Amino acid sequence: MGKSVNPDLAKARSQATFDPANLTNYLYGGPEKLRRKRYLPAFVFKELCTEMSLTDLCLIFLGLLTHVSDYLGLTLSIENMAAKEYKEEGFKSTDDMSREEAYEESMRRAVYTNKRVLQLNLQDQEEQYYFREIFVPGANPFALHYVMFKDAINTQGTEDQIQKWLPLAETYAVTGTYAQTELGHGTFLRGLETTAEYDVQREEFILNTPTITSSKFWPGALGKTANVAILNAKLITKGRNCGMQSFWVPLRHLETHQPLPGITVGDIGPKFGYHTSDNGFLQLNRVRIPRENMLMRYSKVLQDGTFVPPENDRLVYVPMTQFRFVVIGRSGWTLAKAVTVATRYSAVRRQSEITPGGGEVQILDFQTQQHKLFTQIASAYAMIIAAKAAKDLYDSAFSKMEKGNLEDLPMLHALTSSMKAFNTWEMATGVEQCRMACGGHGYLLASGIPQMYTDMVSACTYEGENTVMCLQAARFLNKCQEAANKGERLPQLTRFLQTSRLNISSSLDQDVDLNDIIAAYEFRAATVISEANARLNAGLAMGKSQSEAWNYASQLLVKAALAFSHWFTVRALIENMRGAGFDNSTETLLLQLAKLYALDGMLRYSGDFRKVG
Ligand SMILES: CCCCCCCC/C=C\C/C=C/C(=O)SCCNC(=O)CCNC(=O)[C@H](O)C(C)(C)COP(=O)(O)OP(=O)(O)OC[C@H]1O[C@@H](n2cnc3c(N)ncnc32)[C@H](O)[C@@H]1OP(=O)(O)O
Ligand SMILES: Cc1cc2nc3c(=O)[nH]c(=O)nc-3n(C[C@H](O)[C@H](O)[C@H](O)COP(=O)(O)OP(=O)(O)OC[C@H]3O[C@@H](n4cnc5c(N)ncnc54)[C@H](O)[C@@H]3O)c2cc1C
Repeated sequence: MGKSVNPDLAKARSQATFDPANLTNYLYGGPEKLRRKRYLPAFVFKELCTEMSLTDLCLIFLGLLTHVSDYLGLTLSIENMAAKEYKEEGFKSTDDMSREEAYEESMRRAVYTNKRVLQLNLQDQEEQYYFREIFVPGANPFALHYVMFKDAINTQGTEDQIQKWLPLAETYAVTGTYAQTELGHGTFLRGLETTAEYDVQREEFILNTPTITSSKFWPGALGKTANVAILNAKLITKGRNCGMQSFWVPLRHLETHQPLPGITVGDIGPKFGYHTSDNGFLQLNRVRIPRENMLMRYSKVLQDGTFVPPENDRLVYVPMTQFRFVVIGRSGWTLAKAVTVATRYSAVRRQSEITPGGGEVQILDFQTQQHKLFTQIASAYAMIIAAKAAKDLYDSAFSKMEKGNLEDLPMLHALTSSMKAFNTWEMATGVEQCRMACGGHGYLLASGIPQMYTDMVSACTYEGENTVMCLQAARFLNKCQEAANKGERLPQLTRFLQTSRLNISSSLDQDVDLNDIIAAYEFRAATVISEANARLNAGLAMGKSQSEAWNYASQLLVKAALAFSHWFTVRALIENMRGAGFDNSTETLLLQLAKLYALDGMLRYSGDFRKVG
């Protein structure tokens, strides 16, 4: 029996001027991917929530075979076992649980999904993510294991190390974390104090956190879940500091889960959000690991202690760059979830009258409510589509890097740094706007929006604090501006610094031309980047050192990085909407949405746009 839909919501949906399926397919990468995304949770929920005879299961299994047999390697006996095991315990909301209970409930669900992903033989990363998100809606205790731990092995390990360690991670023979941040340092990696001193006699590294500030602090899963860490430490060999390197460090006994000798580890305590993630601390008291435990894809330590440096000492940072891409994409989807909740609520919530005596209206009829929500719908589309565009750039650059061509690494770092800052800040303000648009009910945990905010706003801090990330991107942009000042050739992504002109044909009383919108954002970015460069040079002209002049110009440098990201986002949105092959009614609507996004941005940053004319 179909669920009854609220008549106001049904009416609103019936007024759509486009076919939502076109958009859904586009957003999820096509009808087959969408079908898979929908089929998996539906299948598992059906299996879990109704008493099923073996006949039912066979019918579903046969049904699956016609749809998704290309990846489901179901074995009924295992399915039955998983169903029984989970059904008896069932789902419990963590909203009013203690932190301990909430962590245990999330762990129970995460272990269940880990098992099911293996049983269903789900290989596709996105499908794994969709599947997990259904069952572990909050912070997943295995998040670091799924993302940074495995990515670090894949990108920093030698082929032998990958062969040895990745299967352990894939089958959960070990559960991992990525331990880099210390109590005293998160941003300034050259300030990390944890040492890995090479003992040439025993061909081992001695790991040590010599001070309280060198204690690893914040890594997810460190508090209870992980039994191995990819740990970043200062390598010291032959008396020389060779900079930050990554090491495979066992933390807890694989059977008893007790900390190993020399290891002090625990949870850092309650946080603003992310309650079901056990972020922890770790102290190492001269813990020994074999030489083979250093991840040696790019840099090596030979048996005699000789350090072989990497071709580029930034390659050790690749796992962070990779994860920044994950954050860029997920920010858009988080805002999409929040604005979906708020928009549906606004269709069914009747409050106040527009015409006295005319009866209470759907709050979606208020122009102020439309402005709050439609701008966030547009922003969610913009961030999701810009993330896809950035990922295309990333994939092409990364495949070159894998062949040893590192020329795109600076551009990649700048793009991921600036877009991670831009998207997470936009997501944070957008989710909060959606919460407030729902009035008191938005403040209920049951609305789902508060947890989206408290969990995800941490993305403005982790994986590179946003201001710091903007300044990183500004290093690249400033270099490009200096090259432009000298008439030198620029990377493709920043050639607009040399070509951007303000020749807008639109006037305010006509429907604005989309090419003019892109040109306006391009010109604004070029102007802000040029102004930041001018302020830096003014600082130098005042006799400041390079670093003092950098600090003197840093507020404008942050603005330059954000203006660059805003331009990249608007351009990606308009170009992808025009080129996506939608039918006329859908394309018309999406271009209208793109204009709304761009014009709203011009209003929010009207100072920049007025200044550049
Ligand atoms: C939303 C998705 C949710 C999914 C589930 C999530 C669950 C998990 C939740 C949280 C996980 C969180 C994990 C973490 O937070 S891991 C720790 C992250 N920490 C950081 O990001 C540290 C940030 N700091 C730095 O990266 C560096 O210290 C620095 C870049 C700020 C400074 O580097 P440094 O070498 O000290 O100095 P410079 O600025 O002088 O840089 C030198 C040189 O190197 C270039 N460079 C720096 N970083 C990179 C890089 N990553 N890739 C490439 N190149 C890099 C830099 O550009 C300089 O080059 P130059 O300009 O040519 O001189
Ligand atoms: C929920 C969560 C999960 C995390 N998970 C992990 C994990 O799994 N593994 C891990 O290793 N780490 C993790 N972290 C740590 C995270 O990476 C750090 O918090 C982050 O890198 C910021 O560093 P910090 O905390 O030292 O902040 P700081 O760098 O001390 O930032 C404080 C202020 O100083 C400013 N500042 C710092 N440097 C500069 C500069 N050069 N120029 C201008 N301003 C500057 C910043 O802009 C900010 O306003 C996590 C953090 C959180 C919140």
